[in-house]
Amino acid sequence: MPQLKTKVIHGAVSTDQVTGSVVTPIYQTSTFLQNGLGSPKEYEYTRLGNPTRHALEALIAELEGGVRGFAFASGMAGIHAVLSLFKPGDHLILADDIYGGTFRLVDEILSKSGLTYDLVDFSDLSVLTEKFKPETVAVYFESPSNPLLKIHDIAQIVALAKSHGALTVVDNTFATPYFQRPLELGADIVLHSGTKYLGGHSDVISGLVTTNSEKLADHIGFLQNSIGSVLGPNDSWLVLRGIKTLALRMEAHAANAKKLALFLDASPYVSKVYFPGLKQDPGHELAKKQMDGFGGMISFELADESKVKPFVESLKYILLAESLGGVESLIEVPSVMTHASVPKALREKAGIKDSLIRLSVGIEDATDLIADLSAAFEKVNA
Ligand SMILES: Cc1ncc(COP(=O)(O)O)c(C=O)c1O
Ligand SMILES: N[C@@H](CCSC[C@H](N)C(=O)O)C(=O)O
Repeated sequence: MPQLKTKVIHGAVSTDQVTGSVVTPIYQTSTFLQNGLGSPKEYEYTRLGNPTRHALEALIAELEGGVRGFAFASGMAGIHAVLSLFKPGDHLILADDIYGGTFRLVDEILSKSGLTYDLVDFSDLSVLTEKFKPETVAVYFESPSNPLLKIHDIAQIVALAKSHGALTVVDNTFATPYFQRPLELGADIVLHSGTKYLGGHSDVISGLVTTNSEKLADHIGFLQNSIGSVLGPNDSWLVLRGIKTLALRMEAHAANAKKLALFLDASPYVSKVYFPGLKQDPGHELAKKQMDGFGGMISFELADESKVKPFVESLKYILLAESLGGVESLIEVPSVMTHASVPKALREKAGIKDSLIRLSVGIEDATDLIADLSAAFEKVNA
């Protein structure tokens, strides 16, 4: 069985079956010539299937240990397709600090079609246990979570969900299959914003989904084609290219993040650091158990909330922008940016304070990143 470092390069269909091209070609076509009436070739119409997209879909399935993969026009499109598995009256249990856009999709759109939900802190499994109802069809969470980097016990949550006949859906965007494979821990569906570490270069929006159940795969495939929010061939190619360097990039992100987290932890201007790689982090031991690395994301709170705006506006290399997982370091303020779609009261209940800053650590030289943070702290506290 090849290692993940090999799979990202040679996994699934890495060479073109027709020409032998060592790089999967971009099949930029909407449709395919048929052999005769009622007799299509392997591919028929690009919404249904496209060889470039298929190479990416097969690759994500192989990396995560799924039976089939699906590529969508965005992470949200993938999440929408997965949650379309459920019907009016079904009940979901969502972790209380999921990405703001996921919360918005459930709260403002899917709830209109009769899906109900509870938001729960998944770190307390006794609270989670109480939320199951006969109508509960799935539990949904991220680990590490966005933006609090909470680590949830995937195997235990799966066991709980299974005992109530519910599916477990894990958003593995922050860890990537390089650091964590939830299907191996029993999860039913894994999804990604491929926009982030998988694409890796902040140049493409995409979503990826995989499952270890043939039955769920058939259903998700039906929904992918019927809803139609598929990833185009060009964007599929960009994500395929990004994944080839996933192993190298994740190692570099994680090594830099550890250095920056230690720097922030020692800073008098920072009151709290959220990073599972720190020994005192509540998720540290669990992360060591279920992950192969701590990832490249850090969140932290400033001691003086009034300094948040000038601080994030004073950085030179670390760019003020929404998103994460690209080679360049990005910083953002969840309450104003990525999680603004979550009502303030719910945000605060989940622990997402206005003073919280989220940092996606890039693969630049760590000394330059630390110097950048240091200079901004000195400037705003002068
Ligand atoms: C954890 C997580 N899941 C899903 C999404 C949605 O992905 P996309 O922006 O690709 O639609 C995001 C960010 O947008 C995210 O941070
Ligand atoms: N304003 C956007 C938010 C994009 S957030 C992108 C990404 N998930 C992240 O966490 O950085 C919106 O409201 O959709």
